[in-house]
Amino acid sequence: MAANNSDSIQEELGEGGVGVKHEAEEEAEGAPSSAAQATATTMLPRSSSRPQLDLSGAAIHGTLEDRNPTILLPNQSDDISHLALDIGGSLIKLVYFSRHAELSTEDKRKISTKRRLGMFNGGRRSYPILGGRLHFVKFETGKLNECLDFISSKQLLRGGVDSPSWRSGAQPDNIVIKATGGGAYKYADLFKERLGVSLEKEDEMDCLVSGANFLLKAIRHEAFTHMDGHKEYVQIDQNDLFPFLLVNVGSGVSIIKVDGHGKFQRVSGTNVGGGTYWGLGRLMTKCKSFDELLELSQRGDNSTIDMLVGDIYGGLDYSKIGLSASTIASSFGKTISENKELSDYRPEDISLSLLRMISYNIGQISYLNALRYGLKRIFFGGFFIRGHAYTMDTISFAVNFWSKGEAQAMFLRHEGFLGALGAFMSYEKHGLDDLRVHHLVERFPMGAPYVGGKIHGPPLGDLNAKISWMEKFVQKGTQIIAPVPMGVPATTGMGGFERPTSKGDILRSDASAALNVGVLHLVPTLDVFPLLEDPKTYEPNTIDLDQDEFKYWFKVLSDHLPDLVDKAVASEGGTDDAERRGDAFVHAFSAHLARLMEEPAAYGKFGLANLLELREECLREFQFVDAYISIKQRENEASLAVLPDLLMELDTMNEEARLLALIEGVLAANIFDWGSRACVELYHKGTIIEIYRMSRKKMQRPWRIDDFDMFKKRMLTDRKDQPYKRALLFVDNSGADVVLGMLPLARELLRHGTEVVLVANSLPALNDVTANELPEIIAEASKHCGILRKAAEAGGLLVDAMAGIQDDLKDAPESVPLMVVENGCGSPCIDFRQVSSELAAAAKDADLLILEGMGRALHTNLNARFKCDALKQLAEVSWFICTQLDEETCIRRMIRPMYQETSYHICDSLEQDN
Ligand SMILES: CC(C)(COP(=O)(O)O)[C@@H](O)C(=O)NCCC(=O)O
Ligand SMILES: [Mn+2]
Repeated sequence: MAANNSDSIQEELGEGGVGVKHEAEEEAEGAPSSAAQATATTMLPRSSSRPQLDLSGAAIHGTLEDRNPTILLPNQSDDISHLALDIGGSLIKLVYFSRHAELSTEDKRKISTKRRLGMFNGGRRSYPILGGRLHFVKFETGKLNECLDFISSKQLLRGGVDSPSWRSGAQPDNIVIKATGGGAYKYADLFKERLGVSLEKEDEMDCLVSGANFLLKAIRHEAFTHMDGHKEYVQIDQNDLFPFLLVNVGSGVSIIKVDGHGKFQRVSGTNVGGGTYWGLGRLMTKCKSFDELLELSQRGDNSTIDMLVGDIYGGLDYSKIGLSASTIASSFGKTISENKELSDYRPEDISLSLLRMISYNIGQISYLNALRYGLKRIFFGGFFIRGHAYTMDTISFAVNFWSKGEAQAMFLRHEGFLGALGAFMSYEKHGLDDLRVHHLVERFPMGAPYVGGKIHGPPLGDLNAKISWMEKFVQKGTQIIAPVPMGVPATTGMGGFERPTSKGDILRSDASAALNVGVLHLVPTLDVFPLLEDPKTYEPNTIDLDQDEFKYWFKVLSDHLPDLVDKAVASEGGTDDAERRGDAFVHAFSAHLARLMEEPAAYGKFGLANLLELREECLREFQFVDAYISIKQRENEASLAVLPDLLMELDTMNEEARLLALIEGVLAANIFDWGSRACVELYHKGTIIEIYRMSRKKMQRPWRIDDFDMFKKRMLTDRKDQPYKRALLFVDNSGADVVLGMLPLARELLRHGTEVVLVANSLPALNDVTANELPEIIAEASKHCGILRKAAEAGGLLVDAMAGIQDDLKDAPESVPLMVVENGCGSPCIDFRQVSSELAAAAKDADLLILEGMGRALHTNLNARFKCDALKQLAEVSWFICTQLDEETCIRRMIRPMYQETSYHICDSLEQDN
């Protein structure tokens, strides 16, 4: 216990095509499973999959009364924009927005809690932002028909299945969609003819700039540098963003000086761009697609084609001007002196030589323009780059070399979608003006992160299609089980550009059509936790998930998979359908792991918190609603049965002994963690209660870090009457953890006049108790305890759990309330930059935080500093760190080998005693 104080899936649709990225297919349209339906009322927008279930459910079965527009759809109107296009010479980029299903799910407890927290505003719309998801999809312009089919199959012109215009039966005839790029002119008639819609043209430069500005403002890890094969995300300071140079490399290249929102000037450009590479490449190599050409370059050797300094200087460097022998003196220069035909050269070498020539040229021209305007930062976007390591390294090298390190080349994860995003932003009512970083959660559904076997087929329409695709993928694709290790970066010579350092045998997924772009979930109900001491410097992850660290977690998570999938399948009744979904889940999650193993930065800056959440999201993607449901229920029942005895025992103690016993109890009960192998092995050795008792015996002081005396003084001496006004208890697991650990502690705080807010997960994660499950548990516990009963009544919990909403609070009994709020997460960890608005509201009056568990207090938030007292507790290491914590000592002790070791240690010693 520690404290601080303030103190797809890319499918190739046709031969060799660039294909379409089907992360858009994330919206499962299939009917929810029975378990999914049963819990549909507990769903929240944070998850990618829950709202999907709600989405179809709402349209088909839902009623408007079930919904709560106050929270989720404040700006809803019939003319909401949801689709914008950028139709370029080579590719069509689509950005579309699908709204979240509203909370048919908004349950009465939440309304009641919100009232108490002063959040209920009588139905007025309080959130300016529309909740939903922003999808990024692209098609080859040559396959325009596929794009048109996609738009109509997804009902994008109707705003999706729950669109108001659809409900009201509006026809698409008078629908106008925003479009930019030359194709907006060229194909306007075709759109009208095929879809009956008009394209409203938006200026391309305007769109590029507003798209880039949006991304740099709204997405935390959008920009990155790429040098010598190494990718590093750059945190952009909003107050120091302008001016910058934006270089958009599409078919041609535009160079734009950006001075602010809507303030820019196209200062230059070059006609030697992506179209040049593809065009020349196609003529010279007979490649059928851009990606094929790019893939070819991976195996190329440009020295057979390019004239190097050494070729001119007889193998020597031209050191006087800083050029090494291997520096390219003249691209394609070697071919003039050789009596060879085109067919005598390897297509691989031609492709690499071309790519290098064009990338380098773009880098150099960009640098010259940056120099012209005194700009230090150059952002490169456009589909030419497509996350391709060699291209980025070449551009970076040119910028770095010519500017002597003064200017920096940066790349954007959504590089290809700047124009489409800008067109989207040009709708008057897109509702995203007030968007903040904390409103966006990026998800990587199955289709987004990787490509593999050349699977052909129709767009994925529903869950079944997704699973079938996964099955086909497993048969054909090998990449997901055979990750490609990163190449060892080589050195570049003395200022000259030599061999590319970052090219492997296989074209990385990010280098092909899929990119590393997930689906952006806009969740207007997320907020920054107001008690963070310094949100700007806050980093949730305790350790960096670098390659080594990732290897460790790869094994932990892979080892856990068989057991997890067994539970998941059982939780859905063990049917054939559940088995099939289970297999698909395993393959999909393994594919994510393999992708990350290959490149830990593939999905942006990805920490352990993201990784653990990805597993939960992946389960939800295959409609596993709550894999641990029966374990949770069994443990809750067993623990509730012994609660009365525990409370009686505690009540015989004096205050001081009781406080210690309570804290020991919290530490002891936190051993019930189904995510830890050591803990799970232990569960086979005894009953829940036996293990709890043993564990309690082990929790004798002194703890590894022990600030109990400080806490005791605060509670029992310094502030005897009301030590704290409001405590937020971040609960962790189910069963003993919450019933025998946290609830008795909550009871003690209530006794001292402290309001208690139990903060629990919004969505299931392993065996973590959720906010929706808590009222019932509390109701059960209240049968044996007057303090809990009165407080729960005052907090509106009992009435909710037993009889429905308590509408009139005037009659509520005078008592310190016990409340429940959801944290906005569906993971074992918590990122305090993105919590539910309900929790943020509850935090305003809180002066004590108690965080427990590995996920919330160790993997994340070990280093977090808050504006009030905060206890962090971990059973695995029996910690109790109170106010004046020596953070440095604590952090050094808490690195990974350490907690693994302690976790085993405590389990071993419990077993020996058994
Ligand atoms: C997944 C978890 C973070 C959940 O822990 P909790 O927050 O419930 O304490 C934890 O079980 C964990 O880190 N497990 C993997 C390491 C291990 O096997 O011990
Ligand atoms: Mn847990």
